[in-house]
Amino acid sequence: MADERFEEHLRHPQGHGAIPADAVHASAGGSACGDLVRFGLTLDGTRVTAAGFEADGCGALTAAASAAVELIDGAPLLDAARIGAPTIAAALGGLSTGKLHAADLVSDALHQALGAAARSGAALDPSPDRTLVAMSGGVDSAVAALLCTREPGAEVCAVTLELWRDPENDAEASCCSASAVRVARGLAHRMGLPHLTIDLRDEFRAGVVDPYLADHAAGLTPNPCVRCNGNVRLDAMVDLADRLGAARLATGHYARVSDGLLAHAADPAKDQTYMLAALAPATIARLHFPLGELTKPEVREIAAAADLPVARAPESQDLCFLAGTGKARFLERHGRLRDREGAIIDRDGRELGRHRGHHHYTVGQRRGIGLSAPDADGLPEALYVLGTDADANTVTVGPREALSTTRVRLRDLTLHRPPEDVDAVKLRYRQRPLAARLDGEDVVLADPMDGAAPGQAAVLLAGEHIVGSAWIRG
Ligand SMILES: Nc1ncnc2c1ncn2[C@@H]1O[C@H](COP(=O)(O)OP(=O)(O)OP(=O)(O)O)[C@@H](O)[C@H]1O
Repeated sequence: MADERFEEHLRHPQGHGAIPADAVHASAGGSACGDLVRFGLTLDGTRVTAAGFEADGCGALTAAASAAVELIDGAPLLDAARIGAPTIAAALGGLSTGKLHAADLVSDALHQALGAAARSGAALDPSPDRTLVAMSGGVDSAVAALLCTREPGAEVCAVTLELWRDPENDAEASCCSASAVRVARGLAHRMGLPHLTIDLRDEFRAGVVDPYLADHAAGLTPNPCVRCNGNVRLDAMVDLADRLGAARLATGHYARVSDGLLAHAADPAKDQTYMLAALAPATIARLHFPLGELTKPEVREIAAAADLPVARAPESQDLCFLAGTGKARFLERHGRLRDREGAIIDRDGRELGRHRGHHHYTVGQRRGIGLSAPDADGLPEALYVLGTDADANTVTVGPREALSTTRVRLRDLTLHRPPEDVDAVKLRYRQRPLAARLDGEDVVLADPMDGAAPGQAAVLLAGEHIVGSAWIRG
């Protein structure tokens, strides 16, 4: 027999069909699971002033949404952001495992509505002790959040961005499964933190995925993570931090800040400054990297000691939006970049073989060419991609020595220190710094390297500091 609180919410649902006219709203669920809830609320800057919902599905969905309306009506924004599925279920006298799904969906919609309302209308008094922490649902950001909570006097609030949803390749995005957003929210609530969800899918598509597709079409080797960190997600979260009166934005990146610049993380194997190099100094000034002095095993130990369920979560390997799908399939589905046969040529333009589309090849690549050429002694010599031409759809190959260069041309150079301070460069994410100097818009390497791929970021260093960034020119 259902608890009488459940029955009461079912009989007299609070806010049912009463989404305020000026409300910010969000939906969760959909055709895949048969339950759909739309939640709307208004905010007066710091407090929820009204809330309502529409539900299409089982009775538990209506009861859960009604309980959520009752819980948040009039509540301060950050208190409302502490309400998750367990609180909603408790307000209904407990829910069976089957019905918990309803509380999860309501919580998904509620937190997105809270995030959207906060983004456009929150105005909390600034506090030097308040930190907004960016939680992805992974172990690094969970430990970053935990370390923030351990600072004396700290007030911590968490945010998760929804960046991408693709029914084909993201099983997690099914409305019936635990998505990364839900995992992050569960972790935040477990630590007693308010949590907001921000739907940043349009900005991510426009600022990261579209340029990634366009770069491939133009024959470049893009690095979407540099764009994402530099122009999309951190900027959005710093804006939210302003709205929430938070002095800092903490993330789980392995990086440090010193003298107002990014500096290498203590763990060179995990250093992520390359991905952050396009950040503006004003953004860097707001960032806090609790993991900057730690190694990954130390982070996992902290997570295990605190019994965080993500302590042993696997490392993310791929670009987030490629998870579960191949790059070729992604380029075809989202960028209409289909296989298109063309010529593999040598440096003199002689055709050596055929390829299946220039966009499958990257400067420096050896595998997948399927050709070798005889060397001076007539022995087969491996061939490397020297360049691609998107217009002619050709791939130029040659021996490894032909890749060797000491001068790399850059574009869109941004520097935060005088050019003569630059003493090294990184031309790929997992590359050790190469001794170098700037010469106008070119970088000149002290020792030759094998081919820099046009489209990748060039990160300019002065000692351990990141002093600028640019794109490698085609
Ligand atoms: N969707 C997201 N929402 C909020 N913050 C995010 C999101 N994705 C990444 N971040 C932040 O950026 C940091 C670095 O992201 P990255 O994608 O490199 O993840 P990671 O190193 O695997 O970290 P984690 O273990 O926290 O997932 C994260 O630790 C987190 O603070």
